[in-house]
Amino acid sequence: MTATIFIDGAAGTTGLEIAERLAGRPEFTLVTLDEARRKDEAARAEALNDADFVILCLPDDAARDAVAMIRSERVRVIDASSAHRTAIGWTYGFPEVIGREGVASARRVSNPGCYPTGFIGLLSPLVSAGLLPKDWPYVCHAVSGYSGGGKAMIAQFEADRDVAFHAYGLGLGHKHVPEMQRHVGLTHAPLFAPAVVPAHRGMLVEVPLQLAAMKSLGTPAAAPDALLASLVETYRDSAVVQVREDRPDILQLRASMAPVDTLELFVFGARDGSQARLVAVLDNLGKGASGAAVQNLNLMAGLDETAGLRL
Ligand SMILES: NC(=O)C1=CN([C@@H]2O[C@H](COP(=O)(O)OP(=O)(O)OC[C@H]3O[C@@H](n4cnc5c(N)ncnc54)[C@H](OP(=O)(O)O)[C@@H]3O)[C@@H](O)[C@H]2O)C=CC1
Ligand SMILES: CC(=O)N[C@@H](CCC(=O)OP(=O)(O)O)C(=O)O
Repeated sequence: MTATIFIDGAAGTTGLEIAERLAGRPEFTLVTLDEARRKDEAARAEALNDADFVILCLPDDAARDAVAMIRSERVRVIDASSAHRTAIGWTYGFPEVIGREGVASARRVSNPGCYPTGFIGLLSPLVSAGLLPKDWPYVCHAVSGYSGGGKAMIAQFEADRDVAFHAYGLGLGHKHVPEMQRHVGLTHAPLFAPAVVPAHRGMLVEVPLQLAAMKSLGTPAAAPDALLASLVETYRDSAVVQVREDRPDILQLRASMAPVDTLELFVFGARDGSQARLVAVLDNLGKGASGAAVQNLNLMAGLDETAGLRL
């Protein structure tokens, strides 16, 4: 028996990439609304209530409206937007961090944001293990490809080829900060400094650590090798989250990056162990969005979590 999947927002950047990953999978039947009906409320309401699984690839307000339109108890939801990432009654769809069983049995799953996937993937296990403090004012720098901003930002970057670096979130209070704080369990909101570069996809998320300063203030601060060993152990069973034990001199984001659903984690450490740089490399449309949605769908449908993924 196949499960029916309705992608609301299927014509958008995330929706299209989910459909690509599901194409040719006999376990699922994809329900789509044609161009004329894809924003028609009655047509959407019918599709939202008839499907076994609904995947929301919509702006936040439209995602909230879509959830309110679902009357059937049977329908299970994966929301790619940031509307429900800290909402009560929603499971945070990061199976390697919250546990696969939690996602597999959930009726409402909120996909993590692309940047938080890197930040939480790096820090959550280390803070939980007591190797790094909960109450440190962490900083997160990140660069993303422009598809991270959806159709509008793709059009903007493709129209203006002269942008070399686009720093934003300068007013602080980026919408990803609450989920970054909540799902690592931090006392203080991290200071988040995102930027966009003229590459279609891909991202690099970094958490710099002043380990010697942490220690001098009496907080836990394990050595870089111990941080790496802990990440290796945490993600030992995952084909998606890959902890890299090498320390390359350079990490590049290539403008020609092919779609990929892995999350690669690195730990760089100063020779004397006084400082470290935790770095995550991922595809904002892979583990950052569409790949994560398909992984969560696989788990919720009782299938191999990696089916259809690009690993
Ligand atoms: N892009 C990324 O890397 C990531 C995106 N996300 C999140 O996923 C969601 C989708 O993002 P993304 O695909 O990038 O955005 P896009 O703008 O590329 O796509 C959104 C789609 O939703 C459609 N839409 C908007 N309002 C409605 C509505 N009321 N009813 C039906 N369809 C509607 C849009 O229609 P139209 O085509 O007419 O504009 C568009 O096709 C967002 O919440 C985003 O924040 C999450 C992680 C990463
Ligand atoms: C480059 C860019 O604009 N990125 C988006 C985040 C993309 C993402 O993770 O999506 P959500 O909006 O669903 O969290 C931003 O900073 O708002």
